[in-house]
Amino acid sequence: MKVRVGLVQLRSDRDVERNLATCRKLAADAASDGAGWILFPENAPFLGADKDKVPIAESLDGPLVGEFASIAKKHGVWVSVAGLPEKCDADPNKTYNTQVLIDPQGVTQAVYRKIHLFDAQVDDHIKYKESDSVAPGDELVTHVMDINGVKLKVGLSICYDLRFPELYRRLRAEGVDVVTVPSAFTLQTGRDHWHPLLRARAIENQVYVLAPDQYGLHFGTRSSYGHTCVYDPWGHMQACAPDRECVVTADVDLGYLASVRQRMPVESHRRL
Ligand SMILES: O=C(O)CNC(=O)[C@H](CS)NC(=O)CCC(=O)C(=O)O
Repeated sequence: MKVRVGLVQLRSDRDVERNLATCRKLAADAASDGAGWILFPENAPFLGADKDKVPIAESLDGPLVGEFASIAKKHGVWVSVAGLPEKCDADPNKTYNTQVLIDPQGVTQAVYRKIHLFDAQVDDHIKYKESDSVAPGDELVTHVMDINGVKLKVGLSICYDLRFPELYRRLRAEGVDVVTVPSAFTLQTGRDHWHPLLRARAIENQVYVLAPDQYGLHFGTRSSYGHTCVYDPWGHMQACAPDRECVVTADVDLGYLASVRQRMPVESHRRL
């Protein structure tokens, strides 16, 4: 009852063709390492100023999702990718920050729109205001994946969502085994917050946490923290990427997950 996952770490920029070429190359590496599910970080196909995403926004049957669907089909794997600039019909000046989960036939099986938007001043000079150009989603999304015969229930989240434990509580209450946190976590916040937040979500909910991240300097002043990693349901860090574009693999072990929950059934001990 094990599933191998491959998490891709990228240093994406505004050059969509270059980013996609790197995605294709690292997906091939992940597939040859035996991954049945390849997870790309937030903003894999395009990382620029949020407002620059508005003109390239697409609907979910557009060419960008098509590129990731062809990666899924080529290797016969599940693929997830986030930060896709999805057209927002209600407001032409905004996009959704969307994660799609694509099956090995290239069919989109789940769509999650980032709920919590990153409006924050991360140091004296650098300020983000995602809500200027992104519309928030409002739906919790889970999906039962069948990965080579193993059924895995996943809950989707993106980046800044990680700071809102109530989201993961609700996903856990819906019975998820695994949560995804594809990110472009800033260097300034990441060095103090990334690991403790991921690890806490894993421990308190007894789930696998899969967190593919961007790393390094993208342009101007924007740097991402990297440390793409996997935490198991005990809170042990199973894998963590060095500072380069690469793939890390890990095994999601449903037998181990069940034993952690059986020995300490925190979900059934909740009183509030
Ligand atoms: O900018 C884009 O193109 C897409 N959006 C992102 O990369 C988002 C919003 S700027 N980044 C985060 O949520 C970082 C959160 C973070 O770093 C923290 O919570 O500390």
